[in-house]
Amino acid sequence: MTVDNVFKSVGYKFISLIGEGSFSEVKLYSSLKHRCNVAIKIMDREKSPAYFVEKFVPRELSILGQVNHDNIIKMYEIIEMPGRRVGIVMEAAAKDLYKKIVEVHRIPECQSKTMFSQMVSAINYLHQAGIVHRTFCGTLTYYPPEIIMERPYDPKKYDIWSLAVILFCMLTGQVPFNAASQSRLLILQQKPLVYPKDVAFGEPCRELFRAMLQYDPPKRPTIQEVAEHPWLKN
Ligand SMILES: Nc1ncnc2c1ncn2[C@@H]1O[C@H](COP(=O)(O)OP(=O)(O)OP(=O)(O)O)[C@@H](O)[C@H]1O
Repeated sequence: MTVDNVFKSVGYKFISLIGEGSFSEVKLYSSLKHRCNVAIKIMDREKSPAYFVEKFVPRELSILGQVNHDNIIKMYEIIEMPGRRVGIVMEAAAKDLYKKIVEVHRIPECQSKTMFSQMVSAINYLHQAGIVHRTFCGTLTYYPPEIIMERPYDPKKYDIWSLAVILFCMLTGQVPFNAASQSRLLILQQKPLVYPKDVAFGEPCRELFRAMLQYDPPKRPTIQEVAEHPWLKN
């Protein structure tokens, strides 16, 4: 029985492929039961490395099962399938942020602020629950200096750095520090941030970036402090 037929037998009708992760694919299905479209992440335990199956997947499922926040995707059910495959049925997100930035190039400040507030609210909720995100993005240019240098790190301060990088990408369509080598990236991360000349940045926004992109992790604000920052309050 194909994966799509397994899901059809329990009420999910295939619509389209959304995307692929390292060891999984995510597809869009319609659901009468949930009266909406759902995203199902399909993982094949046979084809995935042991650390992923034994550590990452149970951890991701346990976290998704515990959390309940308006800005965090909800998990509806887990479907075990023949051949050690598993389907995680989730709320379908409207659009991948990365794809949106590629499409519109820059997200206007007002809209960026609304979206960033939602991310900060979700991360604030997770940090208070003792959960950290850590893997917002996969490439080197998103990593804080302590990760590039492979030093012991505070995962909450790692999240603060990554959030700032994402906000910069939303507002400018480019990463704040761009270098091909690790050593060059570390040099740039220690210098004042360079803003593109054709985007207007007010002082509250610049101050927020200065704080969140502090090279020294303890100097970065907590997520609660970010939530209360004047740029987000106005
Ligand atoms: N609930 C969802 N709604 C809409 N799109 C989703 C949903 N979950 C994942 N996606 C999209 O599907 C793609 C693959 O996601 P997936 O979670 O499998 O991998 P990933 O987190 O991108 O990478 P990795 O497996 O390396 O952690 C991504 O482009 C992601 O945006």
